[in-house]
Amino acid sequence: MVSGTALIYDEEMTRYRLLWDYPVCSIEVPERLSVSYSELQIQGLVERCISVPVREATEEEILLAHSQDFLEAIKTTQNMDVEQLKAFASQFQDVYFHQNIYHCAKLALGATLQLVDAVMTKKVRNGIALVRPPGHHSQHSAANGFCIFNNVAIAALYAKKMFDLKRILIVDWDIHHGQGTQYFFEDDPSVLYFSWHRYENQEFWPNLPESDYSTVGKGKGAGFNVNVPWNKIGMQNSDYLSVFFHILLPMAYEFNPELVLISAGFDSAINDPEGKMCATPACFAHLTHLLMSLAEGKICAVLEGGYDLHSLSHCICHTVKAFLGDPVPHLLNISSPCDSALESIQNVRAVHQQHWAFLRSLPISMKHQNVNDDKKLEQFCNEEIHTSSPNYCPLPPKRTAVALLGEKIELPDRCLKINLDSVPSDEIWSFKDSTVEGQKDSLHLQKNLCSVMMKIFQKEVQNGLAAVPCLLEAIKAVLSFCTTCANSVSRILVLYLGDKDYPVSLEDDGNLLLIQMSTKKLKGRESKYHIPIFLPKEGNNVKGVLHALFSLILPVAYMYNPDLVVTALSCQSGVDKKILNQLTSLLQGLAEGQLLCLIHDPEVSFLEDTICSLLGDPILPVTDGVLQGEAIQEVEQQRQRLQEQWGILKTQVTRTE
Ligand SMILES: NCCCNCCCCCC(O)(O)C(F)(F)F
Ligand SMILES: [Zn+2]
Repeated sequence: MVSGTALIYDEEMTRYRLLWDYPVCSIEVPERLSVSYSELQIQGLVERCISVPVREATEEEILLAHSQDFLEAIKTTQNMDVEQLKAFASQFQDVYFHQNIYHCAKLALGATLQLVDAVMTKKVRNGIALVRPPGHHSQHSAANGFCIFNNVAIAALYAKKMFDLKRILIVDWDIHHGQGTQYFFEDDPSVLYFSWHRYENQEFWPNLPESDYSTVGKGKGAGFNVNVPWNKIGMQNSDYLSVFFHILLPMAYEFNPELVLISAGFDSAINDPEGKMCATPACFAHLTHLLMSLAEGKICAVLEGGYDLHSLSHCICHTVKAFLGDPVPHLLNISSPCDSALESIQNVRAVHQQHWAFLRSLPISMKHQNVNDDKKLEQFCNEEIHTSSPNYCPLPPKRTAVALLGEKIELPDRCLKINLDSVPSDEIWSFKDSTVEGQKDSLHLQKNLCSVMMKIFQKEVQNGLAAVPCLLEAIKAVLSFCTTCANSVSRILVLYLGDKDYPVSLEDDGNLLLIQMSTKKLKGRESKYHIPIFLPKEGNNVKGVLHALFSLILPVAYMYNPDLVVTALSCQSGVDKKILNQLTSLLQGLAEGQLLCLIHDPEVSFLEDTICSLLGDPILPVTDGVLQGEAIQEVEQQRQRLQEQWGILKTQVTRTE
């Protein structure tokens, strides 16, 4: 199984800087790399990564995207004096040159291609290249916005050529629009380019009309270019997550990429002078985590912008920790996106409706411009970054799934088997035949589940798995354990996939959030904390689970912010096993990864796959990610109904009374 995170960095890329007075370029300084790298060292992350050396890109590789004339012109900068460099720079917009910048631009591109090679040849699972100069503004024959060669665009062209890839996703979370990258792939359906960027109705640099949501791609590429404009500053974690849940993730799963490239600019984080946004460094751990279930985990993050050295270095550390599979930290106060963000989300979904199945059957209308939302500027967060990160992060608990199984399957050695012999031998279960009929059996159930839970709460393991004879019994056992023994757990999310009516009456005190996916319309009380999700069956296949996951379950779960997540699944549920594995992986972004999987009457292969998900191993992509209409309608109706109580579910600006 492929593992390991590549870290590609060379201090040679710090050896160029601005040599004359040019204010718009003064923020692009060498310390961006050196400070970030030393923070990675301080947090003990360098030695946990696999160091891959940089190399110089070849001319042939540069010419994959750029013209020969442009390359020859850049070469001449090596022998220029400052006046000549200044004159040379004046032909481009917001970019400076240095005698060593051509060398560094070849190293930045070479580093990027080394990363693609390492991931595609399975030497590592994922990785990050800390490079400068950045790339996403540079174009066929033009340098632009601190960028010389378009590192990520060339990485995509290189990956298509060298590895015969047919579908590559580029996620550009830098706060500036990567117009350069957009131009390269505008008519190319094999590269899905997603970018959010500060736009302020074209008031913000690079002030282009084609950066707005209405630019969706041309010809065969229509639908494969996605621009999400931020028309206000001060966007927060909820705004960023909403765009992932309601736009990027459904598209990405439908596109089913073979490789994910991130134009990882961190000027979209709090305290950055360019972005003026409020998303915290921890948010980038979640953005990274949410992408890691795609392409069997093959993700290459390439640094673009980021100008507040403190914010930048912490964002990079959070991204690397997520790549390493560390538990992702709680995000607090997730709530409804602001009206300006909602307006952008609504417009993007409307204009892409005809191109994406998950949108096709929905009644979405374009929202007229500039809803006068209270300017986020007043709320501009000047709060310190929540970097309570200790100088040296203790290694996280072993990522082991605690499995309660008979002798049935070989557990990977990273699994901690509950020492069932601690339970008197005559009580050891073989689940196949056992049913919870008498008090005795349910006592066993309690005992075994308690030992798994104890290990989770003692941080001896990250998560756990238990095969149980009866899901509802097991859920009750877990809940009673938490109320009695684990006072640190105040909010439990239970995701129950089954048709039985949940037995206990649900107090609406918020300690328990039960989301129940069922193929029959459940009668009985629905409340804020008991969310039944009806999913129609087609044959014996349940449809719409993935759509429910993105547009309902994950948003509500993030807003609820549980201390423990419990999934209760049964193999007979008719849900595609690969989809259940995606669900198990994505839910680990909650509760700092404290997840307990209860499985009824499991098949061995499903247990093994679930254990892989719990161990953070790459999981198989969902091939038939294309979603069915009627299931989407059902989920959509439930989303409409719930969005008043769970604001993160909103995707349209609610009419002001
Ligand atoms: N304040 C308005 C002036 C903007 N001047 C140019 C900004 C360039 C941004 C570069 C970047 O951050 O997008 C990259 F990732 F490429 F480095
Ligand atoms: Zn930027």
